[in-house]
Amino acid sequence: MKQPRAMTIAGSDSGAGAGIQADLKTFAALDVYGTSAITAITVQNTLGVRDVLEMPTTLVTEQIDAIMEDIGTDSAKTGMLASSPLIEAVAASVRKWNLRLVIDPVMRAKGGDPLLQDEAVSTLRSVLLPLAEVVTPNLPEAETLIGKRITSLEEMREAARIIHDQGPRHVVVKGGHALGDPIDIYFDGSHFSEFRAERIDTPHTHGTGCTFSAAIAAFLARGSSVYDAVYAAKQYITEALRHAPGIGHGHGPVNHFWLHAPALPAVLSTAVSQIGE
Ligand SMILES: Nc1ncnc2c1ncn2[C@@H]1O[C@H](COP(=O)(O)OP(=O)(O)O)[C@@H](O)[C@H]1O
Ligand SMILES: Cc1ncc(COP(=O)(O)OP(=O)(O)O)c(N)n1
Repeated sequence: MKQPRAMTIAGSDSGAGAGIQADLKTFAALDVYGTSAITAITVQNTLGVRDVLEMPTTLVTEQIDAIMEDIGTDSAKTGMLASSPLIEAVAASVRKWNLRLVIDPVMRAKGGDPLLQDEAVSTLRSVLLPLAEVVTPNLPEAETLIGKRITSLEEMREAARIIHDQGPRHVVVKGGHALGDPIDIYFDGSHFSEFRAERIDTPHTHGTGCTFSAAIAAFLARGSSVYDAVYAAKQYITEALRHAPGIGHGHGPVNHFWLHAPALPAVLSTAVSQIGE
């Protein structure tokens, strides 16, 4: 059977809790073959971002071309895009290869470090959003996209409607930054849905947005509808947070492989006994 494939176009996180590394782990955990086009290298750990090096636009274009000319993909997602020229280059590739795209409109890391230049927000809005199957802003990102504060579920719905008017076919306004149990608002252009989950009380929330959007791309690659992909991704991120391993001295990563944990000892003991034979 052909394995589903998904591509991440995003920044590298040396601490591996967010960015390309989180996306590839999510794809692997969901049995999807992951490929990557790196837009920037961040010097980062669970305490914050120390430095950023943007890739030349041609190198990003060439990475996507190399993947598509050989391996192909069933879906793609974007994360950190850093600047207007990188957004323009990625948009050209999305159009060239007709990629089925999930956009996580990454603007800042949890600690507040910028991952997108302020002047690039309008390029993101006008050039990339219209190419999206799904866009997944958190509350501060949704506020930036619509230019208004969001303080209630009703305002999250209004934000989803305004962002939908900017071009994406589906919008998920994520409620992780609000108080209480996180409620994500989904809008498909005519109907709203609410995806609710219990709030996991943990400091280890690094890379939640990357992981959530990568899971949506993975479920799309596996053939789910957009609604089902968002529903499944919500279950996946909730359990990944619940099983966070507590790595590092700050906001640690989630557990991308929580689905596999119970099976691991049995698989390993079988492998070890086979090696011994
Ligand atoms: N503490 C938490 N417990 C359960 N779900 C959470 C928690 N924090 C975030 N989420 C969920 O994780 C996903 C990513 O959300 P969010 O943290 O808002 O995005 P970002 O990482 O982009 O800031 C959303 O589905 C959100 O509801
Ligand atoms: C390289 C890189 N890309 C994206 C992010 C932001 O990830 P996100 O999932 O929004 O998680 P937090 O930054 O909120 O923990 C990042 N930090 N680095």
